[in-house]
Amino acid sequence: MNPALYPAFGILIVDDEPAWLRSLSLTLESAAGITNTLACQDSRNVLSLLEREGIALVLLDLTMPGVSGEELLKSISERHPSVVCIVISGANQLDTAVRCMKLGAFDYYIKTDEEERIVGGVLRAVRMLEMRAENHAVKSRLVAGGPTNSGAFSGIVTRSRAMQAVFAYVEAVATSSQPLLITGESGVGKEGIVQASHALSGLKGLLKAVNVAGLDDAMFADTLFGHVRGAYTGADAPRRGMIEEAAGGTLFLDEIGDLSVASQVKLLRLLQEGEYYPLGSDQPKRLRARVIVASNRDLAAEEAQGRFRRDLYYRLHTHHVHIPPLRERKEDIEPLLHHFLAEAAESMGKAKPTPPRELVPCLASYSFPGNIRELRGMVYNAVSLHRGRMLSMASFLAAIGRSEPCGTAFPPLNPFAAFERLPTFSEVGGLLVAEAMSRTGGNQTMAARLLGISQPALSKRLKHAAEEGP
Ligand SMILES: Nc1ncnc2c1ncn2[C@@H]1O[C@H](COP(=O)(O)OP(=O)(O)OP(=O)(O)O)[C@@H](O)[C@H]1O
Repeated sequence: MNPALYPAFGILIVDDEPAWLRSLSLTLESAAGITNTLACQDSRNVLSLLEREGIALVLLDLTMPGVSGEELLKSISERHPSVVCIVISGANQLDTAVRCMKLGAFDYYIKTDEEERIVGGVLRAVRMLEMRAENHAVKSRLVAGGPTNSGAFSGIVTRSRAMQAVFAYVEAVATSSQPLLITGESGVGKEGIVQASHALSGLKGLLKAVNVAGLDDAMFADTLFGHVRGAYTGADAPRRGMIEEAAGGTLFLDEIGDLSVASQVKLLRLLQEGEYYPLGSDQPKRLRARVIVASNRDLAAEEAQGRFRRDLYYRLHTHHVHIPPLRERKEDIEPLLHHFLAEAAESMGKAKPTPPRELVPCLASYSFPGNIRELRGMVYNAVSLHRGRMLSMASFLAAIGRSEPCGTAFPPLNPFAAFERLPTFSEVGGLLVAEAMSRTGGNQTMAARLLGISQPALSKRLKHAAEEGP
């Protein structure tokens, strides 16, 4: 695909009038940024062009010498059922329109219709085709079990399958012209996903980020749209808005859930119409950046309570990825701990300390409301206080509100002393395994470590217990 052309697939315009071919391609380019068009004046060539050119949409005249538009509609729906056809005809006849729709036309316009209507219809078909391609890509990547270009995610440390699915989805929709919505609690790593998505988009422009929380409506408009000189008192010099700064790249709007309702209207209009006016200007500019938005709020709940506009919510929801909190992917605690230990030690010019054996299970019993940012903070704090080789548990225990290491403290008395009948080894083993699995949220590697046995040994025990039943 040539990233300079939009959309990614070709649009074939078929008409025997060269003037109409020229004017329609110019209109599509100036009004909707559609540049991937191919003109065909001789309808006899249409089927062979469809075999070769990666065309997904045909804009078709009806009355043409050679093969008529109706005949072509029939052949296209038989031989290329995935190609979408829109009829743009000189004939304003209801029965012709009905016949075309029955032959599989996606839409029907009269050449004298307002330009805006025709362009709107073409854009609707383009979006439908993009979504179809993206759904297909998402399905095949999910079936394959992960992203194909894992290099883009190399800065994101994870062992989680849920995160692999997130990567596969983000990769599948990375070249979409539709916005991407990223949700997830504060500190889960949404920014890393934004960077990966930008890298995968193939866009040559910059990634520009704007945190919209705390921007009032006027500041939001000024930051995004920019202004011309003299647009308001104090606007002594023109300002390029962030949309223009991000042209040919990605515009990332963070904390979208905090946007005022007035700014939500402006954002919706920008996404729907693909154009905007710098303050004080009556010359519209085109949105030429991919838009990514993120929120750590539950946008569905915000929408249900009337704080987030429903139309914007649905517009943003086309491509949505949710990053799970750290407590739902405890398998990431250990690699993240090591990652941050190395990072912190290097930044402080120290040797990487060795974490005590009980640290990971101990952290796994904590809910991490601040997610990965909180873990990172804990590790940096511990490394800054650290002397010697083995890392101390003290600062971690203080951070998670415990007075003693979890999983290692024994009661002062033998807990079995009060038992009338001593349980068997196998009974105690079963209870210990169940407790370890529950404390580690079912993570076998961490549970095995807590119990001081190997993961295969634990797995064998679990299998055995499952075969024996309750
Ligand atoms: N999987 C990960 N691997 C390595 N570092 C990570 C990972 N996830 C998050 N981080 C680090 O954790 C910190 C918080 O991440 P980030 O700023 O992306 O969170 P966020 O989800 O955008 O939070 P907020 O909603 O508060 O903006 C950053 O320093 C980031 O580099």
